[in-house]
Amino acid sequence: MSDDVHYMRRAIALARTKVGLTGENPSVGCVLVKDGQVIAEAATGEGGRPHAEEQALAMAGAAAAGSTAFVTLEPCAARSGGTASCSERLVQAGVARVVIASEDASVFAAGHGAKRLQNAGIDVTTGLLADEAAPLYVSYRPAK
Ligand SMILES: Nc1c(N[C@@H]2O[C@H](COP(=O)(O)O)[C@@H](O)[C@H]2O)[nH]c(=O)[nH]c1=O
Repeated sequence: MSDDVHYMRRAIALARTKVGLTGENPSVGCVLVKDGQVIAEAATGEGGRPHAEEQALAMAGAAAAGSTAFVTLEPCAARSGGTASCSERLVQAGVARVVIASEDASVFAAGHGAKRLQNAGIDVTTGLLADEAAPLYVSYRPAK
């Protein structure tokens, strides 16, 4: 098993713990890895907030710089409450690489999250274990 697959499976397992508990928001898992170590990890909070990435980045603090983020869903590009999106937070934190399982068709993401990361020079891979992540999102109805 490649390291990428290993860490994405861990992110999927985290997200699974919150399926059905996050309201209209999807349950997302985020694992931050640096130098072969998991430095922080989180799943979306109950009720749908805080988002997985914002929790993991807060836990990692300055250590997030240069890390790889494994996320089960494309990081959001905007927040319904107007606070900083997860893609902005990942850029701000200096994350070097983001590996995504599933795309998010929501109006709050829809490719714009991945694009923002790429525009900031972050190495982005989408679709890793998308088939294993898909069951997390069978009941999720992306905002239009
Ligand atoms: N739960 C979740 C995401 N959820 C996505 O972010 C959108 C805006 O969420 P909100 O501002 O909370 O209403 C929501 O409609 C959904 O598309 N995104 C993420 O990066 N990470 C997360 O953990």
